[in-house]
Amino acid sequence: MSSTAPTPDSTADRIRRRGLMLVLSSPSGAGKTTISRRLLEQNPDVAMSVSVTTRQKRPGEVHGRDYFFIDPTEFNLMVNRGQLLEYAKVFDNYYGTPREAVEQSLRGGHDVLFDIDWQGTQQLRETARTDLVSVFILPPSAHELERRLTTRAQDSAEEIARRMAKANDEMSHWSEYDYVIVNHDIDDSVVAVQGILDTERLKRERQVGLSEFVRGLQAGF
Ligand SMILES: Nc1ncnc2c1ncn2[C@@H]1O[C@H](COP(=O)(O)OP(=O)(O)OP(=O)(O)O)[C@@H](O)[C@H]1O
Ligand SMILES: Nc1nc2c(ncn2[C@@H]2O[C@H](COP(=O)(O)O)[C@@H](O)[C@H]2O)c(=O)[nH]1
Repeated sequence: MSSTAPTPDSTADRIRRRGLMLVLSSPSGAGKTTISRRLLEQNPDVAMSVSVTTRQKRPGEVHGRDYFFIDPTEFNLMVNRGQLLEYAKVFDNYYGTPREAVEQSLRGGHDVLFDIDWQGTQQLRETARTDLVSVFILPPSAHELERRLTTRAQDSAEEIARRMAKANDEMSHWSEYDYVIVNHDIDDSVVAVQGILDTERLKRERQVGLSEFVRGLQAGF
């Protein structure tokens, strides 16, 4: 075989596919960010939706990588201009998904990963149901959730107490999601989410190039 011949999984051979929106939600501290980072490492073709937020930057967070940190005036402007695909108030701060980056990735056939709460997921479900794949991450126990929030060491004791108090409220939305994972072991959870992504990519309605491919295939018989 010559070195320029397309291999079975080369871009030229791949069936054209519509990008999907993979949403991870959980109570704060259950592991969404950790799972997301691992998924992005394993799937360089997946785009992470970087939200805008009015909350203060945590130590180690980077503007443009973890969030776009903006002030409430700027946030309101984005809402009024229709620049957010969804937005919500979470723990007294505002968070939202910039529309343009997501739409551009989907148009390019890329999947987009979201780390957003149940309110945002409900809004995406209303506007983009067929593109949406939603996963709820549960902690193994309340004690373990508190331990994870504490060992993350990025929030004050008061903030951790506030997040623990809101955990039940967030978790009450678990049954609205397509998939639910209990995050005992991080490796197992990443394998589970990867499995969901791989399976959802194969859904017939997402493989928009299938008819064309099958026509070509049949022509060869
Ligand atoms: N399966 C796991 N076992 C042990 N520790 C874990 C596991 N998953 C995540 N962690 C740890 O728990 C802490 C919280 O995880 P992470 O920041 O990913 O949560 P999160 O759901 O994104 O929280 P938030 O909603 O506040 O952003 C981190 O220190 C992370 O390393
Ligand atoms: N509806 C949205 N929720 C979002 C968005 N970005 C993040 N979040 C959620 O907020 C909480 C708190 O996040 P933290 O970084 O302050 O710990 C968490 O549940 C996130 O999933 C968004 O754009 N929209």
